[in-house]
Formats: sequence, structure tokens, C-alpha cells
Amino acid sequence: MEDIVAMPWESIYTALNEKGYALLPQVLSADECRHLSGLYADPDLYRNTINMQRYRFGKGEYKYFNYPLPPTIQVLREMLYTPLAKLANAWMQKLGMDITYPGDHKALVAHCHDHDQPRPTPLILRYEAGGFNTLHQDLYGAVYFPFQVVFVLSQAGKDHEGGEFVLTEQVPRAQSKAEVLQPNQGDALIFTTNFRPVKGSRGYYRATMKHGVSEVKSGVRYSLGIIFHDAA
Ligand SMILES: O=C(O)CCC(=O)C(=O)O
Ligand SMILES: [Fe+2]
Repeated sequence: MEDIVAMPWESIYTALNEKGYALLPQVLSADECRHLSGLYADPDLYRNTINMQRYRFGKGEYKYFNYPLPPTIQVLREMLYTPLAKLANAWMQKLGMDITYPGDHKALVAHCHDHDQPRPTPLILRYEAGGFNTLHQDLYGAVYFPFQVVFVLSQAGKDHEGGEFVLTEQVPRAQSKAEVLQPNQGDALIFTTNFRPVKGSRGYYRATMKHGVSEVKSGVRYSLGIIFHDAA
């Protein structure tokens, strides 16, 4: 795993401010990605398995980890949180929202647990050919953190074709704009969970963002989602 603290956070903040997402190349090695996608088969690690078709979330399957999280995921969740909390607080301030996120992740988890959100949210997703993930937001209760991170654990063009990451942004009184991204294996894609602040003539307003995955055309695509708030 690359040193998260040493990442170019100022330019990451700029990307998040301007686009609502930032791509950090090569945070995990191919070996680390293979190890993590290999965890998919271990039934002891998960609290819940979701068949996406059953809920009409798309087509594919995902599993929510139980506590304790696998060490790599626990470390990534804690290390990515702290620099993002700084920007989260700046966003809440811009939007005039009375929310302050604590500087360390343990305190956010404690806050979630105090608000009846005790269940861990990191997950691994698996899509075969024909699989997809409909546009959605990962809000699991009143307490939410405005950023989340996804790692595509497979290599596009080799392990799978298609399966692009899709982000949409909807500003008030307009239709949605889409961005289509195809991260490489091991890249970290940071994006906003709910909305991002956009500067208007009378201060900042909220642009709602959703994400999903386009249809996987062949092969198998695994991804790891790191959501910082816990679930009800
Ligand atoms: O498979 C993906 O890239 C998207 C996963 C997802 O929706 C998430 O991590 O929240
Ligand atoms: Fe999601």
C-alpha cells in the first residue's frame, strides 16, 4: 500500500472541489488487489451478502464486511479519512451546514454507533458479464460522511471489459451530467457520497452526485468500496 499521508492532498482537494472526484493512481499493488478480491470467497468475513438483482440494484453480488475488518481495509479506512475530514469540514462550512467531522475515524465510528448506526459498511462487489450497478448513493442513516472511496481490484482490458465507473452530477433545475471513468487495478477513486458545493452568484449551492457501474461486457470485475460512516 502506498503511503496515504504522503499523497498530494492539495491537488486531491482541488480535484474534489472542482469535479467531486479524484483519482489516485496505484495505491494498491496488483498483489494486494488479488489478495483482497480473494477474500470474497471467505464466508467468515461478512455480515451480509446482497444479490443485487433481488433489490433491483443492478446485477451482481456484494458482501459487507464484519468487524474486525481485514487489516488492509481497516488501515485504508483510517488513513484516508483524516485528510478527507479536513475537506469535509470546509464543504460543510461553505454550504452553511452545522456539521463538524472529527479528525480521526474512530471518533466518527463512535458517533455513528451513538446514533444507531453500528454496522460496518466496507464491501466487496463482484460482477460477471452482464453485471451492472444502478445509479445510487450510499447513505445509511442520518449520519454520513461526504466522501467515499472505491478501488477496482481487477484490471480493465484484461480481467474484464466494460464495467466503467459512472458518476452523475445534478444541479438544481437541470438534467444530470455524467462522467465515465475506467480506473486501473489498484487506483483509488475518491468521490462525493451525497453532494458537492458549487459556487453560484449567491454563495454555494449543492450539486447532487450519484454513482454506478456500466454493464460488464465480459470477464469478472471485483471492487472494494470504503464508506466511512457505518449503517443503521
Ligand atoms: O463497483 C464499483 O465500482 C462501485 C461500487 C459502489 O457502488 C461503492 O463502492 O459504493
Ligand atoms: Fe456505491
